[in-house]
Amino acid sequence: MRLTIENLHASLGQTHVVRGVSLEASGAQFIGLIGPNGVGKTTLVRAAAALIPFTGSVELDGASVSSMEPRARARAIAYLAQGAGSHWPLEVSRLVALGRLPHLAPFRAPAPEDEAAIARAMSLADVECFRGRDVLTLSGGERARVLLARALAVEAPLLLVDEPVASLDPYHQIRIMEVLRAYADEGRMVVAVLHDLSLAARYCDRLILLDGGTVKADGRPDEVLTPANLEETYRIRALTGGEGRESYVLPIARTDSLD
Ligand SMILES: Nc1ncnc2c1ncn2[C@@H]1O[C@H](COP(=O)(O)OP(=O)(O)OP(=O)(O)O)[C@@H](O)[C@H]1O
Repeated sequence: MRLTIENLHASLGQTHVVRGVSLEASGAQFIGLIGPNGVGKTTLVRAAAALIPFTGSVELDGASVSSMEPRARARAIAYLAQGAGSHWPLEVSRLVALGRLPHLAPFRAPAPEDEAAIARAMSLADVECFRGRDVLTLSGGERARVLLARALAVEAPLLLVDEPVASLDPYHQIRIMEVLRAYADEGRMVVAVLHDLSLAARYCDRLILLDGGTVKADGRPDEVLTPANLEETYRIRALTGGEGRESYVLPIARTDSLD
């Protein structure tokens, strides 16, 4: 699967948020989308999934996401929204099963392959123990894993996840990053909005650093997480080191002053 974004612009209200983003990516890649608060990461991801209006183009294997038939698009792109919640008292297993809706013919019960995908997703997100629980009774981190399971259950070639580990404990942060890594290693593409730069450095093949709605840097984690980029975009100084799965980026100071 090939994702091609060309000259994407998107506005929210009167604010021109994403200002001419172009990028190419193909399957079997785990891409981290990083950058300070408010630079347009969520807006870019939502535009890529054709959830908000934009100008420019987003194509999956040459087909425009804007003109895809909605069910085909829902099979091709799975999306986990930032801080996604649930307002309905729904049993966890039924919520995860909603991820298979784009695969089901109208009024058809889930087929064995749908049941298998649901079971796989629940196991990967470590939520089998909640299967019979009402999702509204779960803690924030538990609910986040259930919603991730729903996105995994789609088994889409492109998985877009917005801050998937933000509310998770360290064990589940590592576990979910491993799951996303494995998802990409199976030949699919994962784009994850991340604020944890150490996790981004450890698990992603490629980081795209957004600043002011444009791509400030795009490359391997060590190429992107440079002292100059961290200072110019995040206004921080960080201790960096380690290698591979043991890389770390530890913010230690601001580089601006309060006045
Ligand atoms: N309806 C709106 N009208 C005007 N501006 C908006 C609207 N909604 C969002 N914005 C602004 O658009 C900018 C981009 O928001 P977006 O959610 O894409 O940022 P982000 O990079 O994902 O940030 P974060 O890391 O904080 O989640 C922000 O500055 C936000 O305040």
